[in-house]
Amino acid sequence: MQAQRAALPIATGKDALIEAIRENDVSILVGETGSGKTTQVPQYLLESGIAGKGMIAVTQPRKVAATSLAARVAAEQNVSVGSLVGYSVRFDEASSDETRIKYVTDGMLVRELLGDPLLSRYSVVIVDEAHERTLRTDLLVTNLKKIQRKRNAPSDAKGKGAAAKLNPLKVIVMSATLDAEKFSRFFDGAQIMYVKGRQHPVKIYHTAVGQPDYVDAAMRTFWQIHTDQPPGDVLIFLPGQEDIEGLERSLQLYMDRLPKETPSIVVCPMYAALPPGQQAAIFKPAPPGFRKCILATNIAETSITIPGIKYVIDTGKCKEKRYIARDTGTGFDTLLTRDITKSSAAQRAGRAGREGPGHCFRLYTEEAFDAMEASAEPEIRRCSLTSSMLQLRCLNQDLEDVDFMDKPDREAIGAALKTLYLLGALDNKRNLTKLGRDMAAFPLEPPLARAVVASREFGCTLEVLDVVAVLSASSKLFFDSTDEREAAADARRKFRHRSGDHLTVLNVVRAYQEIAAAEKKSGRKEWCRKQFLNERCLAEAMDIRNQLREVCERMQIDWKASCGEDEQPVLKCLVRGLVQHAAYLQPDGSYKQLMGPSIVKIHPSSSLCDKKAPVIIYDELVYTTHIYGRGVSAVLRSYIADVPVLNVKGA
Ligand SMILES: Nc1ncnc2c1ncn2[C@@H]1O[C@H](COP(=O)(O)OP(=O)(O)OP(=O)(O)O)[C@@H](O)[C@H]1O
Repeated sequence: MQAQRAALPIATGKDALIEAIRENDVSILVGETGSGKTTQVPQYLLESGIAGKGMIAVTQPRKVAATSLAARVAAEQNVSVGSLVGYSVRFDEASSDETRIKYVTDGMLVRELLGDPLLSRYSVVIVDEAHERTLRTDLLVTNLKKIQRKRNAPSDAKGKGAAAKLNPLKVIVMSATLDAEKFSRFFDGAQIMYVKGRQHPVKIYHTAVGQPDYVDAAMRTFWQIHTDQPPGDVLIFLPGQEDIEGLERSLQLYMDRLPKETPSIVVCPMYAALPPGQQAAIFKPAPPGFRKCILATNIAETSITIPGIKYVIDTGKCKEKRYIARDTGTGFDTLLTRDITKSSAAQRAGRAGREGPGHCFRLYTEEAFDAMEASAEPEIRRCSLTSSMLQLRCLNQDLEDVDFMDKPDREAIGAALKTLYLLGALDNKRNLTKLGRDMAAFPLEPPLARAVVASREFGCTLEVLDVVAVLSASSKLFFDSTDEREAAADARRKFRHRSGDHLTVLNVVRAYQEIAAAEKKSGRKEWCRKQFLNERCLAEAMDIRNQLREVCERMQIDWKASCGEDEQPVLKCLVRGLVQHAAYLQPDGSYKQLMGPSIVKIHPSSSLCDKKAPVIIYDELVYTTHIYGRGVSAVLRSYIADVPVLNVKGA
């Protein structure tokens, strides 16, 4: 491993790099994918003593990158994860007092800012994969600039504040495909450094004509590789979960028809909603004689090294989160399939040349590549700003005044303000309320955080945490079994609560807990399988719930407070959070949004789908042939009227 480290392109310029970082407060580092930036730079800083006694944070846009990089760098340092090298991602952390290098998601570091606005535990923050321009990265970058003004000012200018006692903070911005000039301008002309060369070549092929059916084209390309090319695993980039599941089924079907002498394949899906344990499967080597075929979204596009990958098939498509603002001041996030950018294409190809020469098959023409945009529009210009706005208000900052690299949209700001006002997090002068501060303490989306905070008033924190934990898990609770639809529906009926989906979830959690108390792990699994429940979702939810209970304890909210058999208070709490997602029954059987112009139908997956409740709340809207509300409960009109901002007496 040490020889491998020394052979990385970045190792050649190590001394010059360390010197430049030592001399500059901000450094911008651009180097080919696989040149060694993410794994090596933090170790160089540690070994050279630049970090002093402080910690080195390395941010990643995605959880899987943060955890897998920590594992790799811990191995290179010959320590266990959580000691010298650790990580911190939402709902999971491995670090200790010994930790000096910490791989974190950008969102986690933003969260740390709330409790420690000067990031006093860190002496270096490395913003990695900065080209992705996630909302959290942008929030972080603007705050890092602010922190540096305080911590790095000459000592006579620092005054006597908290910053005076702290060492200067170093910031390093890194990526393979970065608009380096833009970052440099933002950081007042920061120095840009380039790492030359790549370790292994990747040969790129384009198709002669466009491939509208990219899933089919990916399958044909895969079989060609499998039958004609030497051993080596294959990584296929697809836009989303449905395409991944579709291709997985087709591959299995073909495999069954292959002649016996054809080597076998193992197919591993990889998308964000897959539980972490299952995601980790992609890093396991295939059994001897097998070829591994990973079907991934852009979650596997940056930072990670998947051992064994020699071939990449790139469909050229991705899903992008986009916020659709409405004139009414409300809006919603939606996922749209679109062409990738040149920057993504380079990152995807880069996954093939990590351990040796690789090949990247692009299922689009060279002209289509030339026509792609250089990089994606920053998230701050296209995503909901509610959660960020709340965090900024906690830091006494306002979205409109903050020095961002790109300014957010006025409409999106308006919608975020309106949501936070309706949740009671801001008052009508935009001041942060006590409620808002309490909400920000929970690592949850503001509507769910609002429900948890409300549970203090209604004495049902135990139950609300159970429901919120399942809603925050990364995978779905119920399996949609197409083969055994009837049996699945029968099983689900047992848990059904007449008020709808939220209390149905509560019934499931209660039943699962009884089983968990009586059975070993294998028994729980078997029980879940029989009930068509996703055990991974429940196990993850229990973990999340325990962490939320800890936050409650810190905030002196009694998480043991229970409403017992009368669960209506749980719905009252959910109404406080989902007030913007309320709709009233119309004479024609459809629902009209309380605070929006849309006509909404109840999603077919809901237990209320064939009922006619006068008032409903829902978790989210889904757009297919209609606008559907998913995760629906029937509530009383009075619960909505009691929401303080809607109730003049209570306002
Ligand atoms: N988990 C791992 N297993 C095996 N080799 C690894 C692993 N992680 C990193 N490597 C090796 O270290 C090299 C450098 O990885 P590193 O992530 O530091 O590169 P990078 O320059 O940050 O690339 P990128 O821009 O793609 O994130 C890889 O190309 C690979 O050879």
